[in-house]
Amino acid sequence: MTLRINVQHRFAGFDLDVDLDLPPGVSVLFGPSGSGKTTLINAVAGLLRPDQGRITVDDWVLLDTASRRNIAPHRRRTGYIFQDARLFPHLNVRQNLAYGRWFAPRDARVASMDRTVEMLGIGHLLTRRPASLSGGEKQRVAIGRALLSGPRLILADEPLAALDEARKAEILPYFERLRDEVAVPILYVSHASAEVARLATTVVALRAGRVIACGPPAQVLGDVGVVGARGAASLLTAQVVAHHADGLTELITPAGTLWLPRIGDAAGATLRVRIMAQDVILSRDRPAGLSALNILQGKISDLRFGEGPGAMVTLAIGPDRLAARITRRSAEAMGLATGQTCHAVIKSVAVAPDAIGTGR
Ligand SMILES: Nc1ncnc2c1ncn2[C@@H]1O[C@H](COP(=O)(O)OP(=O)(O)OP(=O)(O)O)[C@@H](O)[C@H]1O
Repeated sequence: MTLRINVQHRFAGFDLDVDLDLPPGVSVLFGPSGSGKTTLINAVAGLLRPDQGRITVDDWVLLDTASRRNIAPHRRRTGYIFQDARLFPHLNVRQNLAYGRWFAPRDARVASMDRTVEMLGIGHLLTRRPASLSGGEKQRVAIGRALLSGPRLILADEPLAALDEARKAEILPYFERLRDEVAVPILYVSHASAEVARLATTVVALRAGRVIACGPPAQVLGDVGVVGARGAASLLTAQVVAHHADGLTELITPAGTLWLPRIGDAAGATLRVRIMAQDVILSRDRPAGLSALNILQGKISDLRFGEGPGAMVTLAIGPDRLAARITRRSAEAMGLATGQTCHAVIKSVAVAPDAIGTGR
C-alpha cells in the first residue's frame, strides 16, 4: 500500500510544505523539535485540516482540498498509537483490545484477537487493568488495540518517547514484527536515530517544515547534511551464525565476520546493525595484533573532506556501505583514493544493543 501526502499549511511563523510518495512498510518522520512531524501526522489523521493538500492510501482519498473532500478522523481507519498509551483505566486489557475491535468496519480484514495477543506477548495480561501494567506493557496493549480496529494505516507519534531505555528495548521488537508481519503502512514519528535505524523502511527527514531527504535508512542516516558528521551512521546487513561460550555472537556480512556482544536472535536471523562512522578505524593493509575483533574489507567508494579537519570515507561492503569518520590528516597520510581496497576496524563493544534490529 502506498501512502501519498501532499500538504501545505501555514501557522504564524511556521510553514509546512511536503510532497511524499511512501512505499509500504514503516515511514519514519525524523527531525528536530518544531520541524513539523506532529503537524504532518495530524493532517493524515484528520485532526488538522491543512490549507491545501491531498492525502491518499492507494486509491482511497482521505483528503483533497481541491474537491473539498475531507474524511472525518473517525472514518479514516487509522490506528493511532500515542506517546502515552491512553488505555481506558476502568476496562481490563481484554476489554481495551475488544474496544478497538468494536470500531472495525464489518468488511475489514482484521487480525484475530488470538493472533494479536500472541504477536504482542500479552496473553498473561488480559484480565489486568492498565494501572497495574508497566509502561512497556501498556504500549503493547495500545498497539494491539490499534491493530484490532482494522486500520488501513497506523500512525505512531513518538510511541517510545515516554519509556526508559529498558522499556524501549522491550517494545522495539514488537514494532519490528508489526512492520514485517502486518501489511498496513505505518507512519511513525521519531527523533531518535537508533530507533529510526532499526525500524524504518523509509526515512523522511524534516527540517523547518520541508523534506530535506527521503529514502532508505542506510542512505538518509549516512547523509552528513541530515545527521551531521557526528551522527553519521551505516547500516550493515548481517546474519547470525552462532553464539559462543565467551558471550560473543558471530555474524556474517558480505565483507567478513562480525563479532558482537551476545544478541538474543537465533542462528540464521538476518539483522541490520547500525555502526557509527566515528567508531570505525581504517587501515590500508590488513591489520594484525589488534584487540579489535572486527576487520571488514571493502573498496573506497566515496571520499569527502569537510570544511574542518574531518574526512568521511565510504567503503562498499557487498551491497552495503560503511562510512568511517577520520581526520583529513590521516586520509592524506594514508594516500586514500576511491577504488582502493581498505580495511575497516570496528570494536565489538562500540555496537550498542539498541543499534541491532531484525530485518534488512
Ligand atoms: N495549533 C498551532 N498553532 C500555531 N502554531 C502551531 C500549532 N501547532 C504547531 N504549531 C507550530 O508548528 C511548528 C511545528 O510543530 P510540530 O508540533 O509539528 O513539530 P514537531 O516536529 O512535531 O516537534 P516536536 O518534536 O517538538 O513534537 C512549531 O513551530 C509549532 O509551534
